[in-house]
Amino acid sequence: MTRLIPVLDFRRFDAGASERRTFLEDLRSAARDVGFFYLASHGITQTEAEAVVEAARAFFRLPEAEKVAIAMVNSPQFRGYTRVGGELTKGKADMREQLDIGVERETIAQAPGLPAWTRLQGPNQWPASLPSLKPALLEWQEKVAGVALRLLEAFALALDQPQDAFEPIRGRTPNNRMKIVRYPGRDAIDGDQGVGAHKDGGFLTLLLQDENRGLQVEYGGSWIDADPIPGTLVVNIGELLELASNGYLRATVHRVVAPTAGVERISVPYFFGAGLDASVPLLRLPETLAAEAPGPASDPENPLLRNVGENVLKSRLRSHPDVAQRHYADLSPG
Ligand SMILES: O=C(O)CCC(=O)C(=O)O
Ligand SMILES: [Fe+2]
Repeated sequence: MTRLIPVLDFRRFDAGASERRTFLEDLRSAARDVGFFYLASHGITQTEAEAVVEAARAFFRLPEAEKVAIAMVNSPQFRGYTRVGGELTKGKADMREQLDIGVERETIAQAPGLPAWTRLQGPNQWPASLPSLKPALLEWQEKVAGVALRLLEAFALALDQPQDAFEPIRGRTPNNRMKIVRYPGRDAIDGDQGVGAHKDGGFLTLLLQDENRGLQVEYGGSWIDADPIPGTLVVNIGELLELASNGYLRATVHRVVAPTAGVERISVPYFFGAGLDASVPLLRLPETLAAEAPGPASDPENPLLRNVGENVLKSRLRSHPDVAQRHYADLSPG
């Protein structure tokens, strides 16, 4: 049986010129067709993956008050804890709790005339009573960033660009983010929206899921399951790659349906992004590819912006209206 969502073995990228060429073709067609694939042999061990899932479980087991003490609403950078139902997708509450972590940087001193997205840079919030969480997540962040960077280089080559084609827009301060997420079973929540249908915003998302299903991908007008495959990361294309490739690569809509009663699902998405100050270029594709690029899919409800910082801020404000109200009330609506 051929799988609709293919499994790609990353060792093929470094296995000699002809193997690399067929790997890049497979990568390109996976990213263009379904927009999702499983990445195997990515170099992160099963023990390391299990450790980050265990660290996530330990965080979610903390007493409510300790999680709420680092609530995202404290943070203009949209970092910290969001309770079940606290985040919206297309205006509807997502039945998951999560901790959002970005890259640890200094805040940018605010002054009149600075764009609002400069408020997105700054520190994370960590739980005081679980000191092991910070090193565990920062270590994961670093490992996945290494895989993501290699993969982005592979995408550049697959599009007939120089290997480092995306470096200028990643810049010195790329906006990489990650989350740990817990989806409670259906007995514990209203409805079944783990997270509503959406596209991801960055270049690439690399997702670690535990053994529980729930992730679904839109394909040909229906939903297909992206069930867990041990040892793999699920990779999907974000809007930056769709924009840069003029729609040749697809940022695919996906969602998570809540687990069945009594089951909780843990996932660890990592969003590999560009610098907030960057503007997404339109790559000059070879003619054969350009002829097949339909232009980025545009959703009039959610227009894509070429300025990375504006695009990121727009989607954060929609997802977290409480943070928007507390820290961005001065922005004109819309
Ligand atoms: O938890 C998952 O499996 C996917 C989460 C997701 O799509 C997201 O947070 O953007
Ligand atoms: Fe997503």
